[in-house]
Amino acid sequence: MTEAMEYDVVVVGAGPVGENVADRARSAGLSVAIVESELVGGECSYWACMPSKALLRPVIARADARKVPGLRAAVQGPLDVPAVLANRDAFTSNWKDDGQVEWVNGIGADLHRGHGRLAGTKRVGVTTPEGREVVLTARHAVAVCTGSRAAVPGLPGVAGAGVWTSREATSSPRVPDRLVVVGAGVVGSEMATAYQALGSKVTLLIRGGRPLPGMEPFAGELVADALTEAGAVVRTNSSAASVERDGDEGPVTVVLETGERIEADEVLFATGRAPRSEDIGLETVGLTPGQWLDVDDSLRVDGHDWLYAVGDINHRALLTHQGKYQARVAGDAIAARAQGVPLLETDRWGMHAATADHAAVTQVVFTDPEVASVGPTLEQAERAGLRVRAVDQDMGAVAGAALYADGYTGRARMIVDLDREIVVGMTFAGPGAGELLQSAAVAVAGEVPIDRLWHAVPPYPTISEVWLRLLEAYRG
Ligand SMILES: Cc1cc2nc3c(=O)[nH]c(=O)nc-3n(C[C@H](O)[C@H](O)[C@H](O)COP(=O)(O)OP(=O)(O)OC[C@H]3O[C@@H](n4cnc5c(N)ncnc54)[C@H](O)[C@@H]3O)c2cc1C
Ligand SMILES: NC(=O)c1ccc[n+]([C@@H]2O[C@H](COP(=O)([O-])OP(=O)(O)OC[C@H]3O[C@@H](n4cnc5c(N)ncnc54)[C@H](O)[C@@H]3O)[C@@H](O)[C@H]2O)c1
Repeated sequence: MTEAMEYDVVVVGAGPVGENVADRARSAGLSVAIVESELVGGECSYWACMPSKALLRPVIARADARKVPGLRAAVQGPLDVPAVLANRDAFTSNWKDDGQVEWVNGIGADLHRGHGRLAGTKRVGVTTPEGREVVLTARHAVAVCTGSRAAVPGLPGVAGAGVWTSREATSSPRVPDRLVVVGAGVVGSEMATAYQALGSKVTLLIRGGRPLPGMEPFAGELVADALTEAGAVVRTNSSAASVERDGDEGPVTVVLETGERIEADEVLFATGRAPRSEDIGLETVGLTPGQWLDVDDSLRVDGHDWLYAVGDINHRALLTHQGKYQARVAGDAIAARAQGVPLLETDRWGMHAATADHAAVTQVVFTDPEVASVGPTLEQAERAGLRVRAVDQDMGAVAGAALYADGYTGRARMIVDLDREIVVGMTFAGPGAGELLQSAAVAVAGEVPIDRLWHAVPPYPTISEVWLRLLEAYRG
C-alpha cells in the first residue's frame, strides 16, 4: 500500500545543498520533507570535501613547516599514516550520519530515507529501503538536490578492473604503494598531492599541458613543479587508452594511447563529474533523464514554476559553498513565492538571484602550493568580452611571505575591468593562499572601485601585502 503525505516543500537529496534548502525553507515557517537514499550530509561529508581535506591538512602543514628555518629539521620524518587515516575517519564520523540526522530533526524537517523520484507535477515518490512506496506532495515547491557522481570514461577494461574514483580515494583504508591518477583537475591534483605525501609512488597522467586547466596557467605550473619535486611523475599530454587488472587483487596496468604500459597497485580516475539525474523521474515532468538541469538565477528549472534544481545537479559551480549559497537563494525564493510576494528581487545581486555563480565563484584547491581564485581568469574574462588588464605579482616579494616560508614561491594575478575600474578576478597561488581569498571575494562581489581599494591597507607583515603591490603595479 502506498502512503501519502503533504508538505509545503519536498527536497530530494540531503547533501550540504539539500540540507540548506530545507533549513532556509523551515526558517520561513514552511513544512519540509527531505529525502535521502544514502547518508545525510551527502558526498561532501563522506567522500569529498571533508575526508580529502583531512588527508591534505597534514601534508600542507608539513610542507609549510619544512620551509621555516629553525623548524625544518624537526619535520623531516614521514607522516604518521595510520594517524592521518584515523583523523580522516573521524572527520567522516566513520561514515555514519547520526549527527546530521539529529541536525535535520533539530530544524524540524521530516527525513524520509529512500530513493526519491519525481512522479509528475509537485509529487515525489520514495522507495524506502524496506521496499515501501511513499508519495510526498508539495504544496509549493520540489527542490532536486541530488548532486553528482564521478564520471569514468568507458575505456576498454575499466569496468572490470576495480578502478578508484573519488569515493575510494577519499575513503581507502590503505595507501597503495603505486598509484596512477588519470586526470589533473581539482580532484586529481589534490589526491596526487595527498597520496604522494602519504607514501605512494604517484604517476599523474594529464591529457593537456598542465594540471588545473580551468585556472590561471601559472597555478597549474606551480602545482606540477611541486608534485615533481615531491617525487611524483607528472606526465603531460598523456591519455589512458585501456586498463587491465591481474586477477582481483593483483596489480593494475594502465595502457597509454602510445601503447606504453604503467603498472600500479591502484588507478584513480579523476576525470570529472556526471549528474545524478538518470533515475529521478525527470521523464514524468517532461525533462530528459541523465542531464544536468538548467535553472534561472532563482534556481528554478526552466519551464517549471514549482521545480528547483540546486547544487551540483545544475552544473553552475560544483562546489559546496556555492551550492549552499544557491540553497539560501532558492530557499528564500521558495518562501517568498509561497507567501505570494508579488515581485522577487531577481535583479543582479538581488536577494533572489545567485549572481555570484556568474561573477564571483570562489575556489580553493588544497594542493602544495594552495591555489585560490575568485571570478574569471584572464582568458575567461576576455572570452566573455570584457576589456580587462591582468596585473601579476610575485607573492614571495612581500615581507609577510618571506617570513611565512624560506624561499616562498607564489604568484598572484589580478584581473581589472578597465571600463568599470574594478577587480573582476583574482588568483593567488602560494603557501597560505586559501586564507587570502575572502579579501578578493569581497572586492569582486562588492565591485569595490580600485580607488577605494587603495584605502584598504594590508597589515604588515602579512602575505596580504601582495594587494598593495598589485594596486601599485596597476596605478603606476
Ligand atoms: C574528492 C572531492 C573533493 C571535493 N572537495 C571540495 C572542497 O574542498 N570544497 C568544495 O567546496 N567542494 C568540494 N567538492 C565538491 C563538493 O563535494 C560538491 O560540490 C558538493 O558535495 C555538492 O553538494 P550537493 O548537495 O549538490 O550534492 P551531494 O553532496 O552529491 O549530495 C547529493 C545527495 O543526494 C542524494 N541523492 C541522490 N539521488 C537521490 C535520490 N534519487 N533520492 C534520494 N537521495 C538522492 C545523495 O545520496 C547525496 O546524499 C569536492 C568534490 C570531490 C569529488
Ligand atoms: N578544493 C575544491 O574546491 C575541490 C576539490 C575537489 C573537487 N572539487 C570540485 O569537484 C568537481 C569535480 O572535480 P574533478 O577533478 O573530478 O573534475 P574537473 O572537471 O575539475 O577535472 C577533470 C579533469 O579530467 C580531465 N579528463 C576528463 N576526461 C579525461 C580522460 N578520458 N582522460 C584524461 N583526462 C580526462 C579533464 O581534462 C579535467 O582536467 C570540480 O568541479 C571541482 O570544483 C572541488
